[in-house]
Amino acid sequence: MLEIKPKVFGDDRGFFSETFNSNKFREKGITLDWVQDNQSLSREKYTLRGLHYQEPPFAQAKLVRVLRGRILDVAVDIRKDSPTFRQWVTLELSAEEFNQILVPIGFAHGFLTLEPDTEVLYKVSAPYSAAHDRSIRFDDPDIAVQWPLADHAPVLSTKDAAAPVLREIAVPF
Ligand SMILES: Cc1cn([C@H]2C[C@H](O)[C@@H](COP(=O)(O)OP(=O)(O)O[C@H]3O[C@@H](C)C(=O)[C@@H](O)[C@H]3O)O2)c(=O)[nH]c1=O
Repeated sequence: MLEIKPKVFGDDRGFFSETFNSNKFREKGITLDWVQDNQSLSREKYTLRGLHYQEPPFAQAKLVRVLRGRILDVAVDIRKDSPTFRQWVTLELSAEEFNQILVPIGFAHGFLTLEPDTEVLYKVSAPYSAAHDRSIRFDDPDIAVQWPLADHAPVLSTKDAAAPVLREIAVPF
């Protein structure tokens, strides 16, 4: 997991920012081939998308940012031989901060919207494949992500509401 904060040049007109520059990634030794851009709008605060990953050969790294609103972004290590297997990290991303998160292959990804009308834009390093697309329950007790839901029930897709827990899955990483 890596946080990226591009420079933002403000002036009387507004701002300018290079939101993606492949050379900067190459300089850091990150050679990912971004093949698809995805954008989603979540109307309600407490919309929760996740925890998602795609199985190889369509496993995806993701470079995620927020165009409008604010999210708590979560990456869970699901590489079974990793010393940090099942551990997770969170990062708040917002349109205001211009910050981005790089979620590597081998991690399940999800986010909770912290404001209504939140739009998220992200690059992925492999194309979408419905046949390889997987969900893990957001409230899997073995992972125990501390979602800041207070007492709210999250808005979930039908697929995410029916997702299995990690223990029931033969993870492919
Ligand atoms: C992800 C995706 C979905 N779709 C379609 C399938 C479905 O009909 C509709 C909505 O898909 P979903 O319900 O899976 O959308 P969503 O729940 O927003 O899924 C996304 O969640 C975040 C957390 C991620 O990490 C992403 O990789 C992706 O899994 O869009 C595509 O055509 N291409 C895509 O790349």
